[in-house]
Amino acid sequence: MTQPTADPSGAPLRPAGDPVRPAEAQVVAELEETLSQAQDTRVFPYQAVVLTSFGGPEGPEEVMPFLRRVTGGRGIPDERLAEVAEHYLHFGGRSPINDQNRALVAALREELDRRELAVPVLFGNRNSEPFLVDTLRQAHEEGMTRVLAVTTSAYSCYSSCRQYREDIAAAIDQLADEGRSLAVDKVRQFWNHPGFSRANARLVTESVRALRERTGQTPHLVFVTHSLPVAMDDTSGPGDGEGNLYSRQHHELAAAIAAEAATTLGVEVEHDLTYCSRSGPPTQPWLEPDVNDHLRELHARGVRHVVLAPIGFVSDHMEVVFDLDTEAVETAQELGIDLLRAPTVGTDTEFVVGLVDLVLERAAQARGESVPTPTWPGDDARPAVCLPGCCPNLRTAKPAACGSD
Ligand SMILES: CC1=C(CCC(=O)O)c2cc3nc(cc4[nH]c(cc5[nH]c(cc1n2)c(C)c5CCC(=O)O)c(CCC(=O)O)c4C)C(CCC(=O)O)=C3C
Ligand SMILES: [Fe+2]
Repeated sequence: MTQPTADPSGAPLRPAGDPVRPAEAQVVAELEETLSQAQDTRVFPYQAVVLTSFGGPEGPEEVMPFLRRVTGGRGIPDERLAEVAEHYLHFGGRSPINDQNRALVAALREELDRRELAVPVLFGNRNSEPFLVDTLRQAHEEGMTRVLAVTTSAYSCYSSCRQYREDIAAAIDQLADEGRSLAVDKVRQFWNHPGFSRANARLVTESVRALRERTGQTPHLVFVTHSLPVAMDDTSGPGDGEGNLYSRQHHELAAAIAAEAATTLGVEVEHDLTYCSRSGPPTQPWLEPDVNDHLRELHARGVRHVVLAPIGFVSDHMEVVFDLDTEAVETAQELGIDLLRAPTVGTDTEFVVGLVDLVLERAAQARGESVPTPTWPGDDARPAVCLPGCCPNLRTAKPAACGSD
């Protein structure tokens, strides 16, 4: 907004020492303010993006308090807790999850900057510092009243969706008790947003290609996600009687990625969906097969080359580095299976670009605009405002944010 101070003839527009009159400066300032707001209308009505994640311990002394917080009142046997504590202590009591989320915050910042979107990116966890409630309190202190949560879980079920919404509601309610009023929306579950699903397809295809090039054999593709109590999978979805949305989403994405890898590489690729990280009492049925059992079964069928594709997870947190890279890798070694674990999306550019697209999509919806909701595979874009009763809490009904119930 610099003004010429002289015309080509050399005659001064203003007397020296009086470069901009105060009234003019005021107009310029207002124009600049309008311009910067014009940019931010793309994320209007949100004043911040809040990366909302599970959390994890960052030192041995944090392990048990973290585990108690996570399992509070949910009937996980002490034996299982002690076992999970061992997994964390095996890595010095530090989960990689917070570092990875901080890297994702930085990557989101970079992508927002690239698009000249000045909206701040905050970070809050459900089960460890920085706690979501503290992040939101700080946001409110800075004058914010409406923010958008981007969660680090992609699929539909109580653990990956409603439980996040319950914890967001609990944080909002606690702040309301402190006299602070703040609204939180969230982006839709993104299992089939192309930023997530296409990035996974590319990463898995590249892993199949790499193992083929190394061994001359086409590997068997074993997809893996977090197991759930069967009852939680049965009730996952909008409550229209269909259920099993969690496992159906995984089956659909696994099949689409396997087909894509086969087409790209011009070979037949066999695939299965398996589960890891089962907890809960042994009497309670959980989704199966367990990834380790399935590797044994594949070995018995003569399979010797496997790409393990962790499509259920967004980054290399404890489930990935322990349950897959430690346990499943050991199982494969014992069996003599050559196993390559495909990367998680992490801070992959296609994924990060997709998350920013989701932010803009949600903001446009909040403004009442009708916007495209890209999906791959299929066309079932999950609603960003969850439907009444979807993915229910089977223990205790609790208030949940970001839904119409
Ligand atoms: C679907 C799903 C995701 C993926 C979606 C998402 O990302 O949210 C996920 C992620 C995660 N789960 C995590 C940790 C834990 N999950 C537990 C327990 C449970 N998870 C469940 C489901 C899921 N979990 C369920 C049905 C239970 C049992 C019942 C209950 O207690 O609700 C327990 C208790 C001990 C145990 O039994 O394992 C722990 C410690 C961490 C942090 C990792 C780190 O520290 O790096 C992450 C990212
Ligand atoms: Fe979990």
